[in-house]
Amino acid sequence: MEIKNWVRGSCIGRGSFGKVNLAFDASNGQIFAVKSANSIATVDSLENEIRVLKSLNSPYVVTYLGDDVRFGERNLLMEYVPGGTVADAAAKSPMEEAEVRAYARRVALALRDAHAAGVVHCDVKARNVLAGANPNSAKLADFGSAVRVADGASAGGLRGTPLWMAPEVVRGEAPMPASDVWSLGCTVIEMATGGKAPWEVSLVEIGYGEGLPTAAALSDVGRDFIEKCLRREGRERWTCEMLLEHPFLAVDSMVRGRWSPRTVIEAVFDDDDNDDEGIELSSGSEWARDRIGELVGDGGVVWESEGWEVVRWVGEGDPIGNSLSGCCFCCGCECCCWEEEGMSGLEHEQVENGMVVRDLRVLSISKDLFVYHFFVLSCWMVDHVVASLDNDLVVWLFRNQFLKTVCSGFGFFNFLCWLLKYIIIKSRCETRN
Ligand SMILES: Nc1ncnc2c1ncn2[C@@H]1O[C@H](COP(=O)(O)OP(=O)(O)OP(=O)(O)O)[C@@H](O)[C@H]1O
Repeated sequence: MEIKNWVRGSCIGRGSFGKVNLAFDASNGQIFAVKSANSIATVDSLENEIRVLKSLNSPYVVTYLGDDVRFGERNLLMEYVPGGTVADAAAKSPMEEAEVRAYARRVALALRDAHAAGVVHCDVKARNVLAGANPNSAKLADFGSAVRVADGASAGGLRGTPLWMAPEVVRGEAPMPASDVWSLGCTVIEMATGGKAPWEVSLVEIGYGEGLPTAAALSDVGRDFIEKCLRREGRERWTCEMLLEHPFLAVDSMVRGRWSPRTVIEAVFDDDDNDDEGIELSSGSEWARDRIGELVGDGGVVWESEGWEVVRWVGEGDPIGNSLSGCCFCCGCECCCWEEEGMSGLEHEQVENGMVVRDLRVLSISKDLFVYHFFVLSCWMVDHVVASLDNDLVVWLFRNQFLKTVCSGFGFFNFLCWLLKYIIIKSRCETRN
């Protein structure tokens, strides 16, 4: 749906073209990002980005939401991707190779879709990859330098960021899909080495000599992947389709725990990452179930009802004394002793083939589910409060960092949420007993 009446919020990024702000749709409260340019020099690139993003439809590319001209500024409205740039994440703390692979896979998927639509991105680098709301998601952004393959030689000239440029681009030839593949190789090295471009080859060496970026920090399979990307002749490089089959990208990676929601908004945006068909991340509740299965015995989880799980224990001795000791399973930790407070019980017991089979009832309120409902409720409240205010007041609130204030209050609400959860667990425990 077209966004007509929107309110600009705080600045979330700046680039060579201008600025990116957070914004929200005054009619329904939807949050998005707006990229604005106001000079002749920068508007061209934004116009190009608008044209290209409009034509792309990929879950791995930042989504186009609209464009307009307001107060002398050309604006591109697009999906807000809340996790910051992957370059910043890599610079903050070293990335494990699994994480590098997860992000590289997202970029390869985005490029596959862009190339299939006849678009070459021309500026692939970790600074243009935005991390999504959960650890296994990312979107390719900044299509300001992109060209259409159909434009052929007329699209020549230096485009993109020098150290990430493919040899043919350095020589001023027309960029091709393979040029993005070269930059993808550079981006993988960049991520693996802390958000830097550590290669010391000059552009002249890359364009006209034998110079190649190197990848010391990667495993053998990672180096093999880089070799497939960084071939001097574009036609010898692997395509994105082929790279997606390479073991570096094709093997499932588990990336867990790096990201945690910092704001109500980020938590809400977590929802839109379910489109991922690549690397699977277990949901919190599945993980809790797996843990119960692992800890209690080899029978696994039998069924779940009203926050209680029945798990099957097969073997000898006392399963409560042995395996269940000390964990409530609802938080994934092993430090609390709920069981002493009567949180687990024997549901059913029988002897099969000389082995004792016991179905145990244990509490399993999913933390994620609970926090999720809290987020939904909070957002619903914020939406309704904002919607009930008149427009001038809303503008004033946003200028005064209203969202930041709401979000800093979040820590306190989160605490209340946990308190509530504790009370619920306690009361269930009493009911059970
Ligand atoms: N959709 C978005 N959601 C969240 N943040 C965004 C979004 N788009 C851009 N940003 C932020 O704004 C910054 C600048 O955006 P972008 O890279 O598109 O600008 P640019 O001027 O084209 O960049 P460069 O100078 O590298 O060419 C990004 O690094 C990112 O932090």
